[in-house]
Amino acid sequence: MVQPIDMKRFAQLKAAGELPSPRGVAIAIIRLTQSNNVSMAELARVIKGDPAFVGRLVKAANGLVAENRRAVVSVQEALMVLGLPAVRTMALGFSLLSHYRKGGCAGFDYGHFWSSSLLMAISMQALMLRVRLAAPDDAFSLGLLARVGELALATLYPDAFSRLLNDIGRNPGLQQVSLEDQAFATNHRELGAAMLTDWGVPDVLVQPVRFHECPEVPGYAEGSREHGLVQCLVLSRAIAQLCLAAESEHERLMGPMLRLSSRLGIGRSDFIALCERVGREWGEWGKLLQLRTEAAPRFGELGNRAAVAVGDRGEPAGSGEAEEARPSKALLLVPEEQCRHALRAALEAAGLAVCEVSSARLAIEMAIDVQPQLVFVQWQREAGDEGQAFVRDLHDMRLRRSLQVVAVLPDNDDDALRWLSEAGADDYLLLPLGGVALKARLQVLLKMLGLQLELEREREELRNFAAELAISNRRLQEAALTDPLTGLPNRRHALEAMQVEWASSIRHSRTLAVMIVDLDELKAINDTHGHDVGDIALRQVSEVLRRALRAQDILCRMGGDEFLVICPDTDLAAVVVVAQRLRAAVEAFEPDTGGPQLRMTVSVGVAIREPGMPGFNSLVKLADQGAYAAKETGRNRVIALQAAGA
Ligand SMILES: Nc1nc2c(ncn2[C@@H]2O[C@H](COP(=O)(O)OP(=O)(O)OP(=O)(O)O)[C@@H](O)[C@H]2O)c(=O)[nH]1
Repeated sequence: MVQPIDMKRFAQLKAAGELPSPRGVAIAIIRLTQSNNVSMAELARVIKGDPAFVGRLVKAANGLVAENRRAVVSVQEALMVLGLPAVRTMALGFSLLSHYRKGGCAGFDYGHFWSSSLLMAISMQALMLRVRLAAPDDAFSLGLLARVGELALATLYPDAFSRLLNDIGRNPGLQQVSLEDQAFATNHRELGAAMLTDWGVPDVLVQPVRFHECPEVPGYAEGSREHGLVQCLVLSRAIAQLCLAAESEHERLMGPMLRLSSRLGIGRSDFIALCERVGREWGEWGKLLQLRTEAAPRFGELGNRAAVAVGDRGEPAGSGEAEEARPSKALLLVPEEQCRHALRAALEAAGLAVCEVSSARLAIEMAIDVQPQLVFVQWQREAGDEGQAFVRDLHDMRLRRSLQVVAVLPDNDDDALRWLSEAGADDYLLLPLGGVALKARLQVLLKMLGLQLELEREREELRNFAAELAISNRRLQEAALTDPLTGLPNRRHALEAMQVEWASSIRHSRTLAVMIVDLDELKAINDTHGHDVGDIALRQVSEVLRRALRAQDILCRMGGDEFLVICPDTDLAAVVVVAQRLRAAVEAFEPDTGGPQLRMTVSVGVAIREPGMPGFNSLVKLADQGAYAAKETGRNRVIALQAAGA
C-alpha cells in the first residue's frame, strides 16, 4: 500500500520559511485562480502585470494547439485555452524558475536542473496530447515541478546538500534518497510531493511525481491511469536525459525510450515525431526563459539505428508497430528443440518472422522489443511458475490487446492443464507437434488473430478520431469566438465577457465602463482605395487601439468598423481619459498600406454602469448613442451622455 505523504515533517520545514515559494505577481495569480468567481478580465489584468509571464502563458497555450492553425496571441485567448487550474500551476512553476535559477548550493547545477525540468514539462505536455491520461496543460506544470524536491533541499541545506551531491559524484553507487533521509530526515521525492500537495495539486497527479524515480514501488496495476502517468514521467525524464547527454550517449539511451513508449501504446514513428516536436519546442522555450538549450538530438536517425540494433539481435526488424492486420511476428519460448523447430518451420511457411528466446526472464523484454502478435510458451514441469508469470505479465501489458498466447502442452497431463487455466493463455497446442495437423491448427489461429488485429486497428482509428474530434471542437469553439480579420474577440465573445463583467461589477459593487469605438469614413476608404486597403486599415487601427488600452481593458470587434471596449473598475472621468488617448493614438497613426496614405480617426461613445440599469444592453446602448452623437457633431471626438458623478 502507498504510504501517505508525511505532511508533518513538511510543516516543520515550511515553518522555517525557507522553502522555495512563488513570489510577486504569481502569488496574486494563484490567489485569484483559487476563487470561484474570478473574472477573466481581472485575471488577465493581474497577469499582464508580469510581461514575462504573459509570454510564457501564451507560449504554453500554443503548445496545445495544432501546429497548422492560427497561434494564440493574447492573454485572454491563452486563458481560454489553458483554463484556470493550469494557469495557477504555471504561475507557480514559472515564478520558481525566475527566482531560483541561481542559488547558494555549490554542488547543485541550477541551470541543468531547470533545463531538464523544462524538457520534462514539454515532453509531458506532448505525451498527454497522445495518451490523454491528464490535461496536457496540467502535465506541463507537473513535468516542470517533478523534481522540485531537489531544489528545495538545495535551498534549505545548501552546504550539506552540496556535500551530499559531491559524494554521489565521486561514488555513483550511493543511493541519493537514503543519504538524504539520513542527512535531512526527508528526501527530495517526499519533500517534492508534500510541496505540490501544499500548493493544491491534486493527489492523483502528485503521487505519480512521487514515484516516477522508483516506478515499481507503488504497485499500480498496468493499464491504470496512475501507472500510465508514472510511465509518462519516466519517459519524459528519459527524453530530458537524452537531450542533455553527450552525443555518444544518445544511441544507448534511445532503445529503452522506444520500449517504454511502445508500452504506452505509442508506435515508433509517432514517438519519434513527438520527440522531434519536443526538440523544436525546447529551443523556443529556452529562448523565452533564457535557459541553456542545445541542438535537439536527431531523433529520426536514432530511432532507425535502434530499430537496426533490435534486428541485429536476431529479431525481425520490421516497423516495430503492431498495427498490421495480418500477424507477422511470432516469439517462441519453447525449450524443447524438436518442438521448437517444428513450430518455427510451420510459422515461417505461413509467412511469419520468428524469434526465439531461451528464458522466461528475458522473454518479456524481448516481447516489448519485438511486439509479436503470437507467442508460444511451452509448459515445463521443472520450470516452476516462470512461464506462467511471463504469460501473466503479457496479460497485464497493453500490447497484450493484439497478442495471442498459445501454450504448448503434453497431451493428458493434469498438471499442464491446471497450469493452462491458471496462466490464462488464449489457446493451446498439444504435443507432439508436426505434420498436417499443426499446419491446420496454425491456419485457424492465424485467421482468428487476423480478425482480432483488424478489430483492434478499427478501435485505434476510432480512438484517434475521437481525440481529433475533441481538438477540432476546441478549435471550433475558439474560432467561433474570434474575429478572423483582427484576431480580436468577436461580438459573441464580447457579449459573454460583458455578461461576466456586468455580474462581477454588481457583486463586488465596482464601477464598470464601456466604450463604443467607431472608425470614421471607412466606406470612403473602401470606395476610393478598394476593400483590401480598408481591411489593412481596420487591422492596423485595431492594433493601435489594443496598444493604447490599459492591461485590464477588453477590446472586441463588434462587426463592421465598430469596436467595444469593456473597462472594469473604471469611472466616467477615467474612461473619458482612456477614450481620449485612444482617439489621439488613432489620429496620430499612419497606416502602412504599401500604397495610399490614409488619415484615420475614430468617434467614441463612453458610458458607465448606473444603479437601476436593467442590464448590460442598456449600458452598451448608452455608449452607442454617445458614438452616434460624436459622429453627428463632426467625428474624431469622445462623447459621454452621462453627467460626471453619475
Ligand atoms: N474593408 C472592410 N470594410 C468593412 C468591413 N466591415 C465593414 N466594412 C465597411 O465599413 C463601412 C461602414 O460604413 P458606415 O457605417 O457608413 O461608416 P463609415 O463609412 O465609417 O462612416 P461613419 O461611420 O459615418 O464615419 C461600409 O462601407 C462597410 O462595407 C471589413 O471587414 N473590411
